[in-house]
Formats: sequence, C-alpha cells, structure tokens
Amino acid sequence: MEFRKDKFEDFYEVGEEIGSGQFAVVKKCKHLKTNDEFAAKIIKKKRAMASRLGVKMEDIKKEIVILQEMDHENVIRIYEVFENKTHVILVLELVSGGELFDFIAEKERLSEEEASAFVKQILLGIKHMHSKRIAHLDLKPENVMLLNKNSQNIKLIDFGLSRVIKQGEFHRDMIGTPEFVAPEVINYDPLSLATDMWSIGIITYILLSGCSPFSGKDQQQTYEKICQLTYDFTSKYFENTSDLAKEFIGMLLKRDPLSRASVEECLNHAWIQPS
Ligand SMILES: Cc1ccc2c(c1)c1c3c(c(C)cc1n2CCCN)C(=O)NC3=O
Repeated sequence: MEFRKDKFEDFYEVGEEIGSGQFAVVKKCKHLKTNDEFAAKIIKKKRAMASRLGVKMEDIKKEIVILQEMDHENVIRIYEVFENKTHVILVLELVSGGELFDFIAEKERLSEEEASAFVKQILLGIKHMHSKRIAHLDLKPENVMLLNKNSQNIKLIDFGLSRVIKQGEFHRDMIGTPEFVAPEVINYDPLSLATDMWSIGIITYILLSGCSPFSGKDQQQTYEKICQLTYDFTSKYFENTSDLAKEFIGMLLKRDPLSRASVEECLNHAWIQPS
C-alpha cells in the first residue's frame, strides 16, 4: 500500500487542532483547490523498533484498510493518505457537530425518543462494520460525532483499535477505555463483534441517565464492577424510563458475549425508533 509522498501543506491549508491522542493529533484542514474542509489525523510513525513513541506502520495500515472498507453514512469516510519521514496523514470527512459526549453533558439527559434515535444510528453504523466482520472495540460517546449541531445524524470515528474478527476466530487484546470495555476484555478472554454490543449497552445507559453504570473511583474499582456486573436502574434518573428501554440495555449488558443481542436483534427491538 503506497501513500502520497507529496508535501501535505502544498495541497491543504492546515487549520486549528481539534483533537489529540497519544500519538496522533487531529486538525481541521482546507483543500486548496476546492476549499473543501476535512479533518487531518496526523499520526506519528514509530521510528526505531526499540522506541515506544509513535505507531507501527503495520497498525497505521490496519486502521487505513478498515477506513477504506467503510461506505456508510454513519461511518466517517477517508479520502486520501499522505506520508512523510515522520508522520502519516489521514484526510478524513469533517463533522462539525462535536462529540455525542458533549451533547449529553449539555443536555444532562435525553428523552427516550432522542436516545433511541441516536442509538439507532450507532446500530446502523455498527451493522455496516459487523457486516464486514470488523469490530470497532473502542465505542464510547467521544467516538460518536454529531454531523452538525443539534442534528440527530451521527458518524462513528476512530478505528485505531478496530479489528477484523474472522468467522470463529477470536482476538485477545487489552484495549479500549475502562468504563466502556466488556468483561471479556478485562478477563483477557476472546473479543468478538459482541464486544461492541456491550459498549452500546453502556452508551444507552448513559444517554438515558447521564451516569455511567460501572464507573468507579478508579480503574480497578471500575473493572471490579464490570466483572461483577453490578449495575441497576435504581438511580433516580431511571424513574420515568420505560421497561422497554431497560429491557434493551439488559439484553446487551450480559457477561456471556454469545448471549448478548446482535446488532440485528437490537434494530428489531421495539425500543428502537421505527422510521
Ligand atoms: C469538530 C470536531 C471536533 C473534534 C474532533 C473532530 C471534529 C474529529 C473528527 C475526526 C476524528 C478522528 C477526531 C475528531 N475530533 C477529536 C475529538 C474526537 N473524540 C474525524 O475523522 N473527522 C472529524 O471531524
């Protein structure tokens, strides 16, 4: 797989930084010829084998291959890739609505109709990924972006941890964000497409209540709560939540990955907006 070796700045005007991670920053950029705006994810290449800084080219290529396979309105698109001595630059579709995380924070909680509409869009994006045997493995409100302010349209981003899960094959990997990882991640048991379904259960719980079912005072306590599956709907925020919504969450927050609802079963569940 070859990437453009031209100088990125000769074709794009680099704008403000809009995000940053361990070895990558995301900046707005403008295509000089067309004036179209994009998001540039600038990933630092790992220089030497011994170095801990940067991302291995094979992992960068895995993310790019997964992005190039995506073709769905609820999944962010990749347009082109530049590479220089020190970095790889992914030119990605820009969304301007910000993170679902911030949207929830501002609104405190959402109505069940709003929550169900968001969850449906996440399910449609995940259905597309799972249809290609790709698990996201880092689903959380920070990785669900709104197309624009106050729109119900969302796009899934950040496939740095995504994996192709071949039929019957399992991956073991300690990845993801503590609050959103499924028990099998903590127990180093096989990961699968069902690992994403657990995270969708967590996201739904947060959309409806504003609180996170397993978050503890530290990572250790969070992991314990996840493995003991100690969650409930007693929080005052669930007083007016329908049994249908609780049933939907209940069919996802199951310890055994094989007993969790699939993305199709979720889309057919009565709580998901018919439309
Ligand atoms: C308006 C805005 C603000 C922050 C953004 C983005 C867009 C954004 C984007 C992307 C990524 C990987 C991260 C992004 N971030 C960083 C935060 C993501 N959790 C992306 O692929 N397209 C974006 O618009």
